[in-house]
Amino acid sequence: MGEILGLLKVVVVQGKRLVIRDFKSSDPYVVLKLGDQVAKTKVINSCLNPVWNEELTFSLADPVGVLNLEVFDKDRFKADDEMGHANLNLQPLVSAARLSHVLRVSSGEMTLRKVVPDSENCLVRESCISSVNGEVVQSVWLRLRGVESGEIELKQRDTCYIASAGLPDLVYSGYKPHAYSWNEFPPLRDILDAVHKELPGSIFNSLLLNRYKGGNDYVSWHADDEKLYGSTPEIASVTFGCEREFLLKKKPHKSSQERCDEKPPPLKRFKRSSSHSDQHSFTLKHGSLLVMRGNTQRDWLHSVPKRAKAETTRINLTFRRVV
Ligand SMILES: O=C(O)CCC(=O)C(=O)O
Ligand SMILES: [Fe+2]
Repeated sequence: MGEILGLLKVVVVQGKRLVIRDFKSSDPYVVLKLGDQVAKTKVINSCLNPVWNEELTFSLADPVGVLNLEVFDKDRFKADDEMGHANLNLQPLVSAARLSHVLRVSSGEMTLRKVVPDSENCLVRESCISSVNGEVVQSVWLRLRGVESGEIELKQRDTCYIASAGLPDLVYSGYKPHAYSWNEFPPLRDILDAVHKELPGSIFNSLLLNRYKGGNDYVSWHADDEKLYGSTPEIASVTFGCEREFLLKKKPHKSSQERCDEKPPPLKRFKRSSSHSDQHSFTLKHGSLLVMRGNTQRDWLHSVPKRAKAETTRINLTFRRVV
């Protein structure tokens, strides 16, 4: 693989008019392949217009190549049946992202490029590549080949990183987001001031914003233990909108410094809604502030799991200090 350009986050949104492969319907799932990276959605039973809304992540290397998509019907007792395939050339998206970087587009919405359907590609209709507040996004409908009917919609998900001037680049799961300035987002600067007031002595100089459009958007188990946050990172996490469950679990291998009788990490202002000895669950409500500090990132992992009941958008701001 060549130089890693970043992460490609593809949301497999939905399918329409998929073909029948069982008696009256199909149990479709999507497989995406980029080079030797493969990712799959879950199976949706008995549905020809399925909604997956599942995000699949790939690393993007130079040359970027083509994203291959295949739809299958899940069968229990025989091999899965093919329900069509399509591909998407990623080059327009990557060159539009480079263009937006050069133009320093950072706020508002701007169409960078249009890709039109032709005999080579699988586009159902024209697809716009836009910069939406600095994130380059593309939404496409792909016509499935090798079958009589069927279309699949793909999209990208947004994240946003804001940092004070002069800080080193953040590399987040191998991806280097563009750093906006606080001046571009006065309301976020106000929230930062409010957090500083709440936590005297703490100094945050960067912010990662995550938007969860619904219960299918999630953050898997991880620790924010990147070197740039120092040995005992302090993270203040503010939630707006839909409440979601936040889980903490002990890292599998205990660090030598850790004592056996160690208590769960100090989390300010939170009531635990459930706990086993090595896993704890907290409900993060609208307006809540959760603080992780001390050895939390060294010894614990955290996640925001999928939740079918979480129907509305949640915005999470994590203020951090790059040392
Ligand atoms: O959304 C949340 O509550 C947590 C997000 C998170 O863990 C992260 O951005 O590192
Ligand atoms: Fe995190």
